[in-house]
Amino acid sequence: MDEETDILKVHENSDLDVEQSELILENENLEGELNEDDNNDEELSPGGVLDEETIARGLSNLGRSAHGEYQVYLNVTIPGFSLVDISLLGEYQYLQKVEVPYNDITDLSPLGKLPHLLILDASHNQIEKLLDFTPPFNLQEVNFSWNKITEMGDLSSHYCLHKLLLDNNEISGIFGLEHCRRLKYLSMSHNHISKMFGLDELPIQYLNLSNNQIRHIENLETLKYLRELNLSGNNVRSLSGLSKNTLLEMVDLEDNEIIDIVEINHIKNAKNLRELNLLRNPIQELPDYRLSVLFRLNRLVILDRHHVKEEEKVSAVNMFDPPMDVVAARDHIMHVVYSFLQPARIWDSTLPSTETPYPMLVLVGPQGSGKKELAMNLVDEFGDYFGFGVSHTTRRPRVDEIPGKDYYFVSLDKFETDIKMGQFIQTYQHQNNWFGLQMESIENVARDGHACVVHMELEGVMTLKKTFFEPRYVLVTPLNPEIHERRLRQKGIYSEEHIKRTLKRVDLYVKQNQEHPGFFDMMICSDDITVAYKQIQKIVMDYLGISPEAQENYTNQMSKKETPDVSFGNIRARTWSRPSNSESLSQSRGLRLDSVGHGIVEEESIKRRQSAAKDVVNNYVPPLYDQLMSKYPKTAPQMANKQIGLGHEQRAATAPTKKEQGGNIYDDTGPADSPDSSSVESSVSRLSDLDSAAELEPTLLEEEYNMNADSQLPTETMNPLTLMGTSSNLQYSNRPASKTLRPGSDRHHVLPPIQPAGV
Ligand SMILES: Nc1ncnc2c1ncn2[C@@H]1O[C@H](COP(=O)(O)OP(=O)(O)OP(=O)(O)O)[C@@H](O)[C@H]1O
Repeated sequence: MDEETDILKVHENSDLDVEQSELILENENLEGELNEDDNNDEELSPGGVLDEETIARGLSNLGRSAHGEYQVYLNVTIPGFSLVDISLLGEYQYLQKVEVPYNDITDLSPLGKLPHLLILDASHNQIEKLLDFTPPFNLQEVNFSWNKITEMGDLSSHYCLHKLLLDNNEISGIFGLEHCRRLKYLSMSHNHISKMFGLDELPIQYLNLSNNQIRHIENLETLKYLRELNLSGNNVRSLSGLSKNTLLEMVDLEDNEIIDIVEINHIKNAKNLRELNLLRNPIQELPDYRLSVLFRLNRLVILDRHHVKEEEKVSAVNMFDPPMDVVAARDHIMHVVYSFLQPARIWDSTLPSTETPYPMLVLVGPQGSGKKELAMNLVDEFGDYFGFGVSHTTRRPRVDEIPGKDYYFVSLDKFETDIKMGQFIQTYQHQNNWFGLQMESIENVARDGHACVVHMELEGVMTLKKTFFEPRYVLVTPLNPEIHERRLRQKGIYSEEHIKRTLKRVDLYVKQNQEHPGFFDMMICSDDITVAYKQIQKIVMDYLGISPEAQENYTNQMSKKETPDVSFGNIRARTWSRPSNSESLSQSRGLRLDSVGHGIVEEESIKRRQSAAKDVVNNYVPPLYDQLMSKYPKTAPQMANKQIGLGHEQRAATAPTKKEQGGNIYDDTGPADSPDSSSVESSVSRLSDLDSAAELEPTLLEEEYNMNADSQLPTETMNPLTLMGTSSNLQYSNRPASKTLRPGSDRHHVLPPIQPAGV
């Protein structure tokens, strides 16, 4: 057939306009004829030899020839005609896209005559050799899926190839692609490939080798642009071969042999990874599998074909690396709930009422900051005002330590028992030892009418801030690392590792102080303990009104009064957070005080509390806007900007474990229950408020997320609410929190930040 008789009707450019209408007309006639033949398929291409009529039926996409000279059909689609011989196609030299799937073609050599061919679909045929025809000038996309190809051969002449599909063939190795420097898409699923090679340095972005016999992911390091990888249906056990493919966005490893969660770490560097499929791998059997994966790959959007919810990501972080405030929230709620299991009693330390919080001074800082020494000195010097709140610990007593004075040294068992007896207000695990402050320790001091001084680490403060206590927090930390290090070394009891970790923790304190202004009421640099003590001494004396200036002012005031204030000392100590002698303090501190000795800020605070109390009594729920905008009456708010809601799982993660402690029993002497107060039952006074527990209850109800419950560890596995005899649907869970909160109670929602990858 020559060009003039070609049904493509190749026209001279000059005659194009005139003849275009003719061409359309002719085509319409042709279409009409073809439609008539619709029911006579059997007559087309008899014997599998492609004929003109069949071609005519398959032509489409009228357009310019490659050189722009002719108006021609660019595509032909001839599927399912049982074609064997397609020689005739060679005469349609302007074709750019040839689709001949579902035939019986074995020989594609006629296509060598189509120099402009760009796209070829020869899937579902009987082809045994890949691209063994004279390479068209610019062939870009080839689909040879579902053929009988056993070997790939040399494809170096197809250097423009950018998409190659060879699925469902009989290929056992990847060969001949070295020079295909534009290959971006390679799919060779359902073949017999057992080794990954032959892909070095190729710009492949999509690689599908699913359903082969691959055991190791290898030789992919040089695929720098790899974004999607499908290796499902293989025998892969490790992801180590993917650690360098940092641009990966999707990895499908369904139905493989991946068993160990640490394998996930190999793809942690792929910051763009959005989708991962590990269905039908043994790893699915791991407890908390999904959260474990999400913890490691916190940018995933789809895991195992299911969209990842934000709550899951939060739960994952809370489970495996809970932020400090989450740990504190759990610690708090555990102690609250356990305390509710005990008979109610009136605490001396709560007697002054919410208007007059029990005076407490907390010295906060890292180990070796000297806070304990400062606390002890304060108690020695101001014994009329302060008592030392002795914490419990499971660590061994040191030679110079006196049980009951420095700490109550108890065994791990005793510590755990005390937790369950609801005796602690906070606990904290510090470098394998447990520390905790019991209510009774505070009571021992309160009973003598003294203010309580305690020292603790930041984590302890986090919990303490959730209780109803409103201490003053003084950050005591050395700022010179050399001095700090020297001090730690001088103790001669810490390992190198311990010293390093402790020094690093200073940053935590400094950061907390910088990022949460007001978290600490004051900061004291303790590079020089003597100077630090002088500072704290002055602060205390000013507060107590016993500094020389205050004394002088006080004497002046008293000389004008008829009756002196006889209870001067203790009253002030008890109102540590609210100085009682208005005049002396107003003068010493230059503040304007009201008639009962409250400063402006304190007066405002009291007003807010009173108003909140009235609201509660009246069952008034403030509008949402008011709730959001209202300020809680605090001097040192706790991370208010971050807290929104706790994650799902409730795990008594802060509770000590026998494993961690070795279970040694030391001196079990704890503070004896106070005979005068323990017997008094009352519903008035409580360790902390139930409402903060109620707010966190969703956490408690979703126990299924609990970390692989290690049954030997009672405080790890028990749900305090179950012990209370409440069903999972707590009676108070439906109460609106705003109605039940009493003024002064803490409302701390906790939503930890979602960690960037690399956690
Ligand atoms: N109840 C508590 N809650 C939180 N932290 C506490 C508590 N009691 C003590 N700590 C802190 O635990 C840390 C370890 O206590 P330990 O007595 O072993 O410290 P130390 O080596 O004597 O150091 P330092 O001289 O700073 O007290 C200290 O920083 C201490 O203040």
